[in-house]
Amino acid sequence: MKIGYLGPKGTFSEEAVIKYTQGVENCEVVEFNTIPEVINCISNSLCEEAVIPIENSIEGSVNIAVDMLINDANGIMIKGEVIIPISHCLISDAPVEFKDVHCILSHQQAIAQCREYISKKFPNAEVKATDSTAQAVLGVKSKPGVVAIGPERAAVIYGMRIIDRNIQDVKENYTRFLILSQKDWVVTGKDKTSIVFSVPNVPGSLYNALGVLANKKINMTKIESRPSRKKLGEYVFWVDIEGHREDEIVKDALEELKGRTDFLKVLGSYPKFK
Ligand SMILES: O=C(O)C(=O)Cc1ccccc1
Repeated sequence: MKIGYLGPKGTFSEEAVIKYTQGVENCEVVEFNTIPEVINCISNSLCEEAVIPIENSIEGSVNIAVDMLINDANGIMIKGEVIIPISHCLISDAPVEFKDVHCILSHQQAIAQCREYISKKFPNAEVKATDSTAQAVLGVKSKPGVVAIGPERAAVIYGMRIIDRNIQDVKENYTRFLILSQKDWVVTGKDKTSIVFSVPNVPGSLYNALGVLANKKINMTKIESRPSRKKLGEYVFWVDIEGHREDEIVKDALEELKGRTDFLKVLGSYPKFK
């Protein structure tokens, strides 16, 4: 089985893939350069599964991933989730003093998770976004004064130096990754279901929709709104609930929700990460 992820080797996404595939045989991992390419590897059948970062405890959602799953990813379902701790290092090719650092490279999520550190230690450095943290680590090769923010593992793989460790603004830092496929997962009894929907622009419509869950005592573990991209001030809601879409109570709730929403898409049911 082929599993797509955001490469090159050494990204946090690769760490998530390693955690996900522990004990699973016959997996071949396939690197892609950007998150959209990783998501598209399912629709164009390059891979059977894909692992993408979806939300971080400091920075919140990875908007590109959320928006593609809401708007573009027809035929893609969520079949699992993995959560990993994230510790960022400051990485360079050769020894460097902080005062000589003039450019910082990293993935936009990593930059955001280290925003206070960057502005305190390097108020004048240029900050450049790369497609992944490992790409940033590759980018410091033979570049005096250029540093990357990324995983220790990437520094080790590419033979770079670690200048500082654990530099994220909140030390306890976690990212949740989703496992995508053409099908979601079977009932396990400890499941979650992700849905997205929009409601009519009338008083109480969101309250009405969420009331279905409240009435059936279905616990909600996440709610997020994203722009509908059709009109300013119009939103689509992403809601995670406990239970599997094939559980009787969830099935009934989804049926009822159809009547109280303009648009409803079930992204998949999958076992909760332990
Ligand atoms: O670039 C990476 O290493 C990724 O996998 C994306 C990312 C970046 C920062 C925190 C978590 C995931």
